[in-house]
Amino acid sequence: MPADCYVHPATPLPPRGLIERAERLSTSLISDVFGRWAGAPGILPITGLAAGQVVAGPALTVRTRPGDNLVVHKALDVARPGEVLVVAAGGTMERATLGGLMGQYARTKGLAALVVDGAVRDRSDLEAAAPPVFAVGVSQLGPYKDGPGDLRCPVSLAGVVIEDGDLVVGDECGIAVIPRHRAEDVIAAAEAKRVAEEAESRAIAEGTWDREWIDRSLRIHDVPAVAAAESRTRGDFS
Ligand SMILES: O=C([O-])CC(=O)C(=O)O
Ligand SMILES: [Mg+2]
Repeated sequence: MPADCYVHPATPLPPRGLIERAERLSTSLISDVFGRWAGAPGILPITGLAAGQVVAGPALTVRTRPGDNLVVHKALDVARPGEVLVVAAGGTMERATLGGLMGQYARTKGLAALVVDGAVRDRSDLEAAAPPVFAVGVSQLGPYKDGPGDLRCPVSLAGVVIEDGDLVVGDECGIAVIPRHRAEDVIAAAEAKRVAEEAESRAIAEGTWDREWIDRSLRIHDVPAVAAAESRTRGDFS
């Protein structure tokens, strides 16, 4: 008997200019201006990401039964160019959720990146022919193809809620997620932080980087040398 797959309505694609601005940022900058909270911890680049590359695109969300990828195949069929496939697979590492053939197909569909909160397989095939892949790890065990699962529904990856059409940004440090309606504001704030960090970098190079805020934030207690020696004898430090 066929399995259920609820397909929610697609959201309009964001303007290309917004994506290009996101691609000039980094996941660290985005999470910094988003309460240091925009990331999905533990989901890291596995294949296909060039050094320094940043990918971005609206999420095509998928919720699949862990260890099964029938609805992930369906998602590839309905994918629009520029989208980032985001698969909530329950964090399972027992079976890969996708592999080299699906990755190759994803590239022909123009997907910007593939994100899985679980495992992938066929590592060198993905490296050779797929968009950048972000996942928790690798497993050679293949997925079942029985369903069920849903498309373009809200999902949760590593505790982060992602809605279809939210902006997903991926780089060497993992992925950041910006709610669709806040994308413009968050990108503008991250751009401003990049300018501020560039100024800090120049100050480091010139030896003028402000360090005073550190002592303002700490109450320093100097430990006298004799007390330090006694506490070491007592074994307070190893
Ligand atoms: O069996 C699957 O669906 C996953 C896979 O290995 C591939 O895409 O090459
Ligand atoms: Mg395969």
